[in-house]
Amino acid sequence: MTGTALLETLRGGVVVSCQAYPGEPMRDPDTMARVAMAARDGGAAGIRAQGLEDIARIRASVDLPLIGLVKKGSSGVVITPTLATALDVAYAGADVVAIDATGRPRPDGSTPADIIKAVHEETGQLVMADVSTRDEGLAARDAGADIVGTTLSGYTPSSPKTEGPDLDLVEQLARDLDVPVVAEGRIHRPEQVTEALSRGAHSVVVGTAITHPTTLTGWFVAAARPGR
Ligand SMILES: CC(=O)N[C@H](C=O)[C@@H](O)[C@H](O)[C@H](O)COP(=O)(O)O
Repeated sequence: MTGTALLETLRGGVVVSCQAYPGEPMRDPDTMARVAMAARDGGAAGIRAQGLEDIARIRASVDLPLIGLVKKGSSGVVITPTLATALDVAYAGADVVAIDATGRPRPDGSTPADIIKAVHEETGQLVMADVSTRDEGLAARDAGADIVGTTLSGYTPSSPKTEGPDLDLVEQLARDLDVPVVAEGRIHRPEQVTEALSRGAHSVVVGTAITHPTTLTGWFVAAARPGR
């Protein structure tokens, strides 16, 4: 599929992020592949996945556009932090490589522009720039990003954490950029999907609210035992 065709497939759709965190019971590539298959059966337009093995298993099981990343560490640049990891994500089977494009220093000294160029030239795959502010989104676009996502809003020192998704950022980016803007982060209810699309999002990524049963259970338990 060409990059243009892939973006058309995602347009107006829900991408389901299938991720489990270190030490969790569902942290297993086969389990994540099954979660991705279930999301596909529910009508997902695409899948977002973390980890080279998860990406490879999902690639073999689900014929949908696949956004891949690797997470390293727990502070600073965590999402696909180096040029080498970005290429690994593409070679593992991702159609789109998601990278942190916040402009913070990376462990290998690379910049988002370096990574975007290398992914394009060496693999022909697309790059999704995960940003936290409008300025980062503009810089990512200038660096050649194919997609800009609001993924990191609320998770960097320069972006306060809004209670729900940062739909103001979605709207600003959609207005100011000429590349697809993906709404991602804290989208927990279907009406937030509708609102993100109406404010200009090209597509919407939903993770926790579909694929993280520990968090979901916690929401219901908290409702059953308020104040505890
Ligand atoms: C900030 C960060 O590291 N976000 C990660 C990006 O891949 C994932 O942990 C999120 O689950 C994903 O962005 C989807 O968001 P939500 O789970 O809120 O629907």
